[in-house]
Amino acid sequence: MAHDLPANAAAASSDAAAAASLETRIREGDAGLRLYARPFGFAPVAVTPGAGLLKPATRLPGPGFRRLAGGWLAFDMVELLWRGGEGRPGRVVLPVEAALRLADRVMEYPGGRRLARRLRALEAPRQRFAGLDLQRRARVMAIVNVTPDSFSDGGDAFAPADAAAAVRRALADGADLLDLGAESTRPGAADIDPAEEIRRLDPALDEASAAGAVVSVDTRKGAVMHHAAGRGAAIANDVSGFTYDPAAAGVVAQTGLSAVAMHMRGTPETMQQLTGYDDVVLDVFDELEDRLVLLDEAGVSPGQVAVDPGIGFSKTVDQNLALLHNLSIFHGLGRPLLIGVSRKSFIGRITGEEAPRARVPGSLAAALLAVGQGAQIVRVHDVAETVQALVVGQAIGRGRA
Ligand SMILES: Nc1nc2c(c(=O)[nH]1)N=C(COP(=O)(O)OP(=O)(O)O)CN2
Ligand SMILES: Nc1ccc(C(=O)O)cc1
Repeated sequence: MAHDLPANAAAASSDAAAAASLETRIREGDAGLRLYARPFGFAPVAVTPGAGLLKPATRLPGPGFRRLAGGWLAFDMVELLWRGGEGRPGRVVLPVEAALRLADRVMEYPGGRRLARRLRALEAPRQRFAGLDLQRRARVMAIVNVTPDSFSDGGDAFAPADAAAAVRRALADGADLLDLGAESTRPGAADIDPAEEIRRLDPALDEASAAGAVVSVDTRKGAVMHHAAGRGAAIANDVSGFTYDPAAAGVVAQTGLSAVAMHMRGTPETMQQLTGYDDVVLDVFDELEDRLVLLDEAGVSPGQVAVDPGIGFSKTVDQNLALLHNLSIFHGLGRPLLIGVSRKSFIGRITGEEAPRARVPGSLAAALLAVGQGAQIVRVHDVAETVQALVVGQAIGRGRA
């Protein structure tokens, strides 16, 4: 388009038309209509520390902003997307206040109530997760791979003494929680026996529990989750989203573990053949929502389930980038959002860096941008580096030391 003004005017009128068409779709009561809301236009929430009995005071960046998940960011815009049911898919960008008014106007229709629920989920303050506050700042989850064959650090912490040292180092480097994994799930990896997983995990579990750390266990197996819960773990992180082992969700409910439901399709052996999506962002969203239903039905407390779109699991490079670009849409699930980008192959593909250990700068960039979209937990190999990057990011957000 040659001139800015006519282009903007045309966009505004097409936005108005799209918003009107969404409203009509909702009023028609189309039961198959699926709705999504991606917040954007982020700016930091200013927090003045409380003194004595005074609670900290928070100030939004300006009028028309809403606080994201009760956390450190506010947003003033939202992209609404819809698909399914009788009509064509669509999308519209609106100020969040206009989206909330639209939802209000159609509240008597089921679609309107679903839209309102989605928008409320963006704002709803997240509970403490495994005891960790997720409202003040992003949390760093340190990866401790007690494996001989993980894609970037296999063997580093495999021997019991090395596993214990890796736990101590991650905590000394400032990790908020530890993710102990005994099975590599890199593309092509084969399944291992739960007894072997448990045997590998124990030294790290014991060291981490003795140190009083918040411990997550990265496993797809209910028996391993059960064992880890008895040895002090607080979180089950399941890359299969509790679909691999039919007993896993029940174990989480019964033990009271918190949970991370990650998105993947198939198994590490098959996942890179399962990258056919209609719309990767919306399909991953729907499939994660199915995992949440599974956990809800098993009796797991909703506030104790974090979601993760699963970067590198049954995704191409472009699909990983689409998910990271649109990451904030996942706040619409109403749960804490965890993201794992550390040293992954998409960084290698973008930069040409073949050695996973040399992908730290790219990993930091991806982690910071995820936190800039409100991700509450970042799962990383390079703890000290990530902590430093986040501390600087936070200070800039505050505008003072
Ligand atoms: N929730 C969650 N869990 C994960 C994720 C992730 O992105 N999110 N990535 C992994 C891959 O990284 P790792 O270094 O553990 O590699 P490995 O599978 O080869 O051990 C393993 N586990
Ligand atoms: N388990 C995994 C390990 C690595 C990757 C990746 O590099 O994309 C994906 C999955």
